[in-house]
Amino acid sequence: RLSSQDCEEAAPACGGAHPTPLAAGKEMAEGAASTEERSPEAPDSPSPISSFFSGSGSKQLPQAIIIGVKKGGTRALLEFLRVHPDVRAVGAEPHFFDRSYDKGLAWYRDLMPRTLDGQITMEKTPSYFVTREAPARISAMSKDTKLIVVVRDPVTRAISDYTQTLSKRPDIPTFESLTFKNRTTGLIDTSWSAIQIGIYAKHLEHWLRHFPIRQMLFVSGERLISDPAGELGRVQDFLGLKRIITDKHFYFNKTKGFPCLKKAEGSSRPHCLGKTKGRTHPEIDREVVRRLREFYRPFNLKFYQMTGHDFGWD
Ligand SMILES: Nc1ncnc2c1ncn2[C@@H]1O[C@H](COP(=O)(O)OS(=O)(=O)O)[C@@H](OP(=O)(O)O)[C@H]1O
Repeated sequence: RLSSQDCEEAAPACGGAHPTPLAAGKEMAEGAASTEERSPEAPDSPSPISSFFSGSGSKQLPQAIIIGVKKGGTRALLEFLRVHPDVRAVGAEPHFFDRSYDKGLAWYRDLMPRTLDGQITMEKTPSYFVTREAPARISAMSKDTKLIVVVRDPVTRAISDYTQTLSKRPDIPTFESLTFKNRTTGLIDTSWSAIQIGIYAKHLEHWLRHFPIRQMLFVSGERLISDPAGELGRVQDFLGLKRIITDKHFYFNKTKGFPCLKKAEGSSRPHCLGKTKGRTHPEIDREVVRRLREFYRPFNLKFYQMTGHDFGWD
């Protein structure tokens, strides 16, 4: 059974090989398993209400997957979606299509919660978006799978990614030194995964060889914070769900600095995401940030063009 622990703590799903070392190099700065930490908002033990129903229904392969991006706001989106009575989701990241594919679809299905007719099964594993094998593998499971990508300004995303690694390995080099192959010439190290993950247009090209764009939804990570109900409205429409999650479900928690749920799934209490979500980022040299913005600009414009959506990062 998958626990909500991260892979460093040996969750069963994380035991397999990592097939695509997408961004080799600077491994020390990547974190041993660049994945989500154990987080209280990813409960796998069913609530009393869902336990009552757990004998009924059956386990299904997911019809919709949040495939990325790392540090985009994927946990927030999944936790918000779980409020919907027609959505059932696995709490921990299964990492099936990148790390455990050899375990087979029956193993994968067994991780899923039971669902009743009309309910959608979902999971989120943000590394799928940058895994070369993932599009073909997901399409082989079902070419009708709906894919959701939460995207965020690639520069803040990179800093967020670095901040996560820094929290696990405080001795890594500075963000500034990892960014450049050669600081004097300003040549950016695109092999550093923190940088590479943000070249969204490149990754998207691989998905579009296997899925039509109408089967993909791009959620703005920024709007998920500034207007969670608005983004959730788009997601519910995309999934063919009744718009049940509305602004009435959210409140802005001033201490946390983020929107939180008035009532989480299977609970009557307010719920914010855990401490690992919404970390304070280190201050990064302005010139380095400027250079990174300049680097990402053409890729961002391409991405806006491909998705038909200006995310406003430039
Ligand atoms: N409501 C709410 N509460 C807390 N945090 C929120 C929320 N909505 C979006 N976010 C942003 O989510 C960022 C983490 O993204 P992910 O969950 O995709 O990270 S991970 O890849 O699964 O580790 C996290 O990044 P950091 O701020 O860098 O910690 C948050 O900015």
